[in-house]
Amino acid sequence: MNWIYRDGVGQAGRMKPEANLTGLFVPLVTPFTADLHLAEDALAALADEALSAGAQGLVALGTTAEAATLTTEERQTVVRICSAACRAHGAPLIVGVGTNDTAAALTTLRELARSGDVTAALVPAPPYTRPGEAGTLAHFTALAEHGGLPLVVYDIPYRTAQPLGTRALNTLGQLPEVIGVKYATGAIDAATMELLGSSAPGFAVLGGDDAVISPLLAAGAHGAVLASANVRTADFAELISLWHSDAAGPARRLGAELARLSAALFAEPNPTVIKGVLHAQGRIPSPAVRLPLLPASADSVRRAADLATGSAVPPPAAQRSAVRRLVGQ
Ligand SMILES: O=C(O)C1=N[C@H](C(=O)O)C[C@H](O)C1
Repeated sequence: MNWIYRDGVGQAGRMKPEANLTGLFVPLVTPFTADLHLAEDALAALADEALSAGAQGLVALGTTAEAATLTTEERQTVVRICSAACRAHGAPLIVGVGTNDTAAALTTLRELARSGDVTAALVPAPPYTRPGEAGTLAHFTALAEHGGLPLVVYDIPYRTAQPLGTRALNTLGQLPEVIGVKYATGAIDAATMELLGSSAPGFAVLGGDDAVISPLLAAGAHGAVLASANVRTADFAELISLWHSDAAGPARRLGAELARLSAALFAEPNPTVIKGVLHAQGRIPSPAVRLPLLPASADSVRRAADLATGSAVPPPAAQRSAVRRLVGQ
């Protein structure tokens, strides 16, 4: 990765990594066999399929990967498989590092940095502890200064119980090692617009709330990390490129269709429905998840699977009626 000096902002003498955090990043599920062992071949296939279908990069060990219930050895295996796929495609790899223990997070970051294969770590505000904004800023500052890896801050207060205001996010964005935020506050509101209008150069805003990704891209987000993109990867990549090329009409139509898919995929705790759909499509050996997650109901999987096969961009109504006339319906 190249490192560049930043103009005017940031600490003197420290540099900001030039990582291209635009486009779609797919946080892969971790496929299991029916008896809950890691299905390594299926994971390798998913990684290759996502990158071949137009994803810019991968996220390993996200929430969607059930990282919390993987052993240390399994986590290393997942990172190794995802690294190999990213290396083969020349794509960036982001790895989730989620803990409320700053020292433990530092150890993990340094190990990942040593591998040389990881572009950045995706780090949530420390979950559960609720250290307040000042403690959270101190946590990220320690990780940025001593972890040895570029960081993407994961702002997801409904999981961590630790909100971050726009000023705190922008303060983090000034740190040379912080290259972006995965923004998943559950809303697009005045704070979102302030962030999109004020973030530092070299600091990417990546949407992480699947059902509202289309309006967030319309408002200027650089890209997205979307569990839903385990399914219909190419269409989510297309949605981002439509908004980035100002093709608002087709982007709105595709966005509305994919929002229905995301709502169906999140009808039960993530990633249970996604795994059900991938299994129904024959892409993973079982829909199995580890406790405390329970497999999704057959109804939820069926509803989402129906939407998962939808066509990419539905034609506008006028074109649809012209087509119907042509085929005599
Ligand atoms: O694992 C991820 O990365 C994501 N997880 C979110 C969640 O489960 O809350 C959803 C988002 O699409 C990406």
